[in-house]
Amino acid sequence: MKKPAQEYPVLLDVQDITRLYGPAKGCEAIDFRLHAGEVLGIVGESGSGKSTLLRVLAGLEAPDAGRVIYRRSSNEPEAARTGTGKHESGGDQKENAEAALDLYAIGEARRRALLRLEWGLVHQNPRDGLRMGVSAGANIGERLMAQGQRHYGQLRATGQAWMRQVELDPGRIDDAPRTFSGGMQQRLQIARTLVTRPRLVFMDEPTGGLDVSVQARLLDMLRTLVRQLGLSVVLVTHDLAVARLLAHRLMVMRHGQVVETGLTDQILDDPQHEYTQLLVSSVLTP
Ligand SMILES: Nc1ncnc2c1ncn2[C@@H]1O[C@H](COP(=O)(O)OP(=O)(O)OP(=O)(O)O)[C@@H](O)[C@H]1O
Repeated sequence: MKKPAQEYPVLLDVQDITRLYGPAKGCEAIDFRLHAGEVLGIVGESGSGKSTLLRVLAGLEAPDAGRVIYRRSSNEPEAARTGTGKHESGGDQKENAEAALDLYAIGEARRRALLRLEWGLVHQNPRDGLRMGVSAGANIGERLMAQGQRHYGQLRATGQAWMRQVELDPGRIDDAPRTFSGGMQQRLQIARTLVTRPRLVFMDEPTGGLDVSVQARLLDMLRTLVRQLGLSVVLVTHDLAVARLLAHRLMVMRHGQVVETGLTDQILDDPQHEYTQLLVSSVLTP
């Protein structure tokens, strides 16, 4: 994937994050910046600390040390992004005006509100991201409602449009996700997450656990959406093919630490660190 211009503003400023459950278990001294419009892939074998880091970045688990600073673009009107014409946080103009938020210095309620209103999280297992008992349409509409949209007809129309966008039959808008296949559930989770045009999206193995052919289609769709919406994404994957297709830049983790970082093509075509070389060659030689 083509590299975005690094002059875009920094969206996430990750400063020396450590979260350890034991020696080399978790993540340690992680430091990087994510620019607006950039897809950063975090790769590494199972247990290298990718998911731990993602949980810390997404505000779900406090680090032992370090800071996560979320920088909102101050010149971006909220209504233009969401189409709601309303402020997301119930008219809290002061919060919207704040350009930089220290994720673990703000209270838990505000962290949760961020995740619900400005960020998105795509889980590997769609059941973790969907409400299985309510309809597909209600799943897509929920985040819009949290942003203040109330018009039933509009919510339904948006729901159907998004179902089309993720290649689901809009005629099934009233069906519960549990009646969908795994691949369809994942597409629904993606629609539910992206419908509010989040500024920042976290994805944890979004194509994991699916059949290869289903994976390929989903990956293609994700790539299109990322481009069309100009999403900023932190993507965790152990699958280098997924990383190659989606990520502009990669961070390679091993035993909780970053061993190599760089542009995706550079890392995959000319890995410098011994561990990355092993990781890349193990994909090429089954
Ligand atoms: N809540 C927890 N309590 C104790 N240890 C944990 C906890 N969460 C993760 N770990 C340990 O931290 C290490 C890193 O786990 P993590 O899930 O972040 O790795 P990962 O790279 O995402 O692996 P996978 O791809 O298998 O999910 C592992 O050794 C794991 O057992």
